Amino acid sequence: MSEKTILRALAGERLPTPPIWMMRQAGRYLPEYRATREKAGDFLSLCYNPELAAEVTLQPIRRFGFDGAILFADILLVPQALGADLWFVTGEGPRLSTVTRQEDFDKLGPAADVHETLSPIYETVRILSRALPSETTLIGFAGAPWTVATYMIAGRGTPDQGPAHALKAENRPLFEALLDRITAATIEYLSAQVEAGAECVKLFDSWAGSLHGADFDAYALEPARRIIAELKARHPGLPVIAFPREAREHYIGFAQATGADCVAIDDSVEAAWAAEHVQPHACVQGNLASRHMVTGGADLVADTKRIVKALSGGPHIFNLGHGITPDADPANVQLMIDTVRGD
Ligand SMILES: Cc1c2[nH]c(c1CCC(=O)O)Cc1[nH]c(c(CCC(=O)O)c1C)Cc1[nH]c(c(CCC(=O)O)c1C)Cc1[nH]c(c(C)c1CCC(=O)O)C2
Repeated sequence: MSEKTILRALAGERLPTPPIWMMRQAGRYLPEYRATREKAGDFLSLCYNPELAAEVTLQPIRRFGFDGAILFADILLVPQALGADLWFVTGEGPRLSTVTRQEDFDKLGPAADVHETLSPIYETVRILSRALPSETTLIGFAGAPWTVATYMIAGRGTPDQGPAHALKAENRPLFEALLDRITAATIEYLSAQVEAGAECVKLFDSWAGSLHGADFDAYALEPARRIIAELKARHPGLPVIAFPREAREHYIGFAQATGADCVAIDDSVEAAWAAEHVQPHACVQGNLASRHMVTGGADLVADTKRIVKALSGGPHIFNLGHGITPDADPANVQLMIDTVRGD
């Protein structure tokens, strides 16, 4: 039996203590991350520097002994590998050249060519698969097509994904062609991560919650189903985690119809609801509100225990409902871990 508890939970095993990792576990709340980031220069230079990217991936493993290590990279490297310009404005977030017209789309490269730009990321994965403790699972990742498209169409993050919804309404063939290109590139990228040593992969659909009805099925569920089916055809037995954030009742459909082994849930649904409706079909991950990593105390302990208890009847990986924020206190992360592990 594998000593990697995350792989066991992903295979459907109910463990006495759920394995733990945290979204954005390598990040600005850690002084050692800030020091390495300083050394690398900007954020993208850190992503494309295999030694330093591996170093920041390992930092939270050394400090907290998480059961999973997530590759340090970003979902927006795929648009960059397709030919979009990408840069990060400090304190504001990402900026990209936009894709709103056919001529913008025509400038993008083919999916098969993304490896040229992304090969340093595969080197980071290879370094990590040698360096990680034997009990730690190496998690690869990519953004889901809808979420990546929202950044490519708007050229930045948007509160309501308005520009992407507008392109979908005004030029659906172009919108769908863009989603298809991202889908194909994502399969290439994740497949190469697995060949380099990633033991499972996670698909981040951070903006899935702004899709409704038939759009949710066509642009969140169906691309995930296609990506997962192709990855599993190329890599039989590969476990996949899907995170359609704020999917509400659609979390059930994700567990039933995409082939995902695990569905990550945000903190807007109840863990007890997920235990009843999602966990019978897939491992459940997530749910603790990220703000507890800032505020700590008795509320953190109570909510952590509530989630562990609610999901104790089936396969469960403990995690936050979304990424940890830069203002979090590492002491609260330790308190969460001690609470889950009962130390
Ligand atoms: C939407 C999205 C992005 N990136 C990602 C998502 C999906 C998950 C989510 O919803 O949070 C995913 C991501 N981004 C990063 C990781 C690394 C692995 C991890 O530790 O989780 C992962 C898995 C590093 C990062 N990606 C980013 C940072 C901060 C960069 C810095 O060091 O300045 C990190 C550690 C930058 C980033 N990257 C992105 C934005 C909007 C920003 C700016 C916002 C911010 O500053 O937090 C795009």
